[in-house]
Amino acid sequence: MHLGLFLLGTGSHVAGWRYPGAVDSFQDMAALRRIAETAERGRFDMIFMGDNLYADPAAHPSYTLRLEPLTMLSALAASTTHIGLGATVATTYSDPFTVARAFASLDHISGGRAAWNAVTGASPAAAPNFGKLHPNHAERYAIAREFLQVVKGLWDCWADDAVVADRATGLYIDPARVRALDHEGPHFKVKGPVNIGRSPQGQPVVLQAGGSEPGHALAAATADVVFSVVQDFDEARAQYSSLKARLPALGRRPEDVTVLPGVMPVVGRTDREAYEKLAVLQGFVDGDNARQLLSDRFGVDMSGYDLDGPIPDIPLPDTYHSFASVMLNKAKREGMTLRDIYNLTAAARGHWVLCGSAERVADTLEQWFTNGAADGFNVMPPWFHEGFDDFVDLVVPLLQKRGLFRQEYAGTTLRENLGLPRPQRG
Ligand SMILES: Cc1cc2nc3c(=O)[nH]c(=O)nc-3n(C[C@H](O)[C@H](O)[C@H](O)COP(=O)(O)O)c2cc1C
Repeated sequence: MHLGLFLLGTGSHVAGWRYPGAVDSFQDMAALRRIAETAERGRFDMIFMGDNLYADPAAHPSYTLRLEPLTMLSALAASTTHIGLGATVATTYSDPFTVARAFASLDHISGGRAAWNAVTGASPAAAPNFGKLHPNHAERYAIAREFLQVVKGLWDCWADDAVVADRATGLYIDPARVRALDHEGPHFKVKGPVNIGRSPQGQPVVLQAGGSEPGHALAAATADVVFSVVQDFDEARAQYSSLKARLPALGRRPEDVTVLPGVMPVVGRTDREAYEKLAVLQGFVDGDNARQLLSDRFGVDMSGYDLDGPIPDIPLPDTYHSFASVMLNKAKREGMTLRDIYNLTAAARGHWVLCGSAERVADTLEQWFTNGAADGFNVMPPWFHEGFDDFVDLVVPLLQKRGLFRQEYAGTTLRENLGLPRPQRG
């Protein structure tokens, strides 16, 4: 089983920072270092830090104020030794040459632990910060596809042994082992090569989290790790097998892509203790912040809807397909009201909430893992530090005792720990 930590400094729960003693800033480097140490002590595969490119003071606090992920992870690279370091950079608002250099650098800095979450960037709020118009969903994915092709091409410009550094002959670089890219496509024209040699992992790990059809297609073609949004076992298993089934036609094996559904675990020593913790968190949720989250996830203004009425008919938005379709399907299946769905969204922003004793949480993760619904999980602690310490100190030892999770890191690079091959230079 593989475990990633989805890091939001104030916790994944919208009101996690209000929990007594919780970390209340996503800009507190001492707290972030402590979280990274805990994740490494728990033998997690990876820490993942998302990003957005605008500030909305009404949104989740860790979405509103956060450090630039690559800068932050470069600092964490120095205080950790084994854990993978994943960051989001949106393909709609960056350029491939810059992204190729940034992640190749992080891979060198960390000794082979870098991962790039290649998202399209769903929110139009980013566009004015770049003097651009927000492309529509299909166009965003067309850009993303070409962007990934260019970045991977740039990572392959240098052979592993291109730097000869022969003191006797004075030959530093063997020009035969470096090539330009000479890419010309509808969205990008990039000559290359980059001025950074092939990185320890050959190519940094590519993460993806799109939930739409073009998102799944892109992930199947290019991702090493997929973060999925799920609400129940059957749905998770269907998503998992549909993604894996796409791979052979693309020349890939099922084990070449690691699927990690997101889960917010609320862990206690007993079920009762866990539910008490969740009740404390939910007690902080008010209609306004929940409606705001729903409006963001559903891509329409939800402020006028009756909270105790049935879920209105909402078309799939141009922003996120993943969260909207998973939440709306669950609501329909279970006859939920808007109030039910907003309570769920406030808790984990649309992700699965798993509340119970450490035994119950470990049992459920084991059941999903052994029955074809997941290769592991993207763990989203509701708050730090206690909300994460509980998982690492109470759940991880159970998974280890059952032989489901590593006792020690097997390799030094993220690819080795994920069991993924080092890409051949194309
Ligand atoms: C675990 C997870 C993490 C994500 N992180 C980010 C992020 O950091 N920044 C972002 O803009 N989108 C993020 N997303 C959103 C998606 O990657 C994707 O862009 C969005 O869902 C819209 O694409 P879709 O319509 O294919 O779902 C994340 C999604 C998931 C499930």
